[in-house]
Amino acid sequence: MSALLEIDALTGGYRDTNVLFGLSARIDAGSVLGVFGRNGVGKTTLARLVQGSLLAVSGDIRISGHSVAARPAHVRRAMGIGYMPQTSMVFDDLTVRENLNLGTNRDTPERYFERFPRLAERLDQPAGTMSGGERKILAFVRTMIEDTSILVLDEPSEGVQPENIELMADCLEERAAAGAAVLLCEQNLGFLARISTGYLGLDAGKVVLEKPADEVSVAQLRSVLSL
Ligand SMILES: Nc1ncnc2c1ncn2[C@@H]1O[C@H](COP(=O)(O)OP(=O)(O)OP(=O)(O)O)[C@@H](O)[C@H]1O
Repeated sequence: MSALLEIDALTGGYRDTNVLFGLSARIDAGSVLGVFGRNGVGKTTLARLVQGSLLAVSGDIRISGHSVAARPAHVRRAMGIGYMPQTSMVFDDLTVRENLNLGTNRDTPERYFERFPRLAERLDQPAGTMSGGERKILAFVRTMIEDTSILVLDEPSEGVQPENIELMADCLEERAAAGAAVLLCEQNLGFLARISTGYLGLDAGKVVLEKPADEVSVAQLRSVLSL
């Protein structure tokens, strides 16, 4: 059976500089693939190639068996790919409420206000006036509520305080349990270890570790970060 998201021998990067070389992975519905590695190994590039803001040089990306490697980002979005970028993840001039109501949502934001009450307090405030961590939470909740089945998140925990990272993990677990496939690019091993069902460790644009979560020790994860 085809996975919800399949990445097949993917090579790509920026103009004439390739960053990823022949990377393959699959994520089934209900699974969280934790992608990790040192700064500059290609995590963001992978997220952008899957989301469609970068186009692959070769290889394929399939959603439920349908190739999307040549398709633009808006088509991939319509086919179910949600994306939380590492930076520029909210519209600073729009209010929190306007940011949350963009696009097509599967869920109402109110469901998340108990966990993240700061959003409810700031609904009418421009997103650009919030702190970096608060904007991350806003972008995260927006990604959670969108009508998507594949979630691509690029360092969602960066700059977020530990108790809110725990709450993010709860939200992602719920979305996965409801059938989403999650591609989670992260440096925070504690966060990754909490929710990943499998790992993809990268170094210099290539896969150096690929294992189900129950077959990997923390020491093995750390060793990838010290390559
Ligand atoms: N716009 C760009 N143009 C050219 N090269 C880029 C561009 N963005 C990133 N790169 C290069 O691509 C490589 C991989 O970068 P990428 O951002 O994918 O790494 P990363 O694993 O996400 O790093 P980090 O953990 O620091 O976010 C780096 O060598 C980087 O310099």
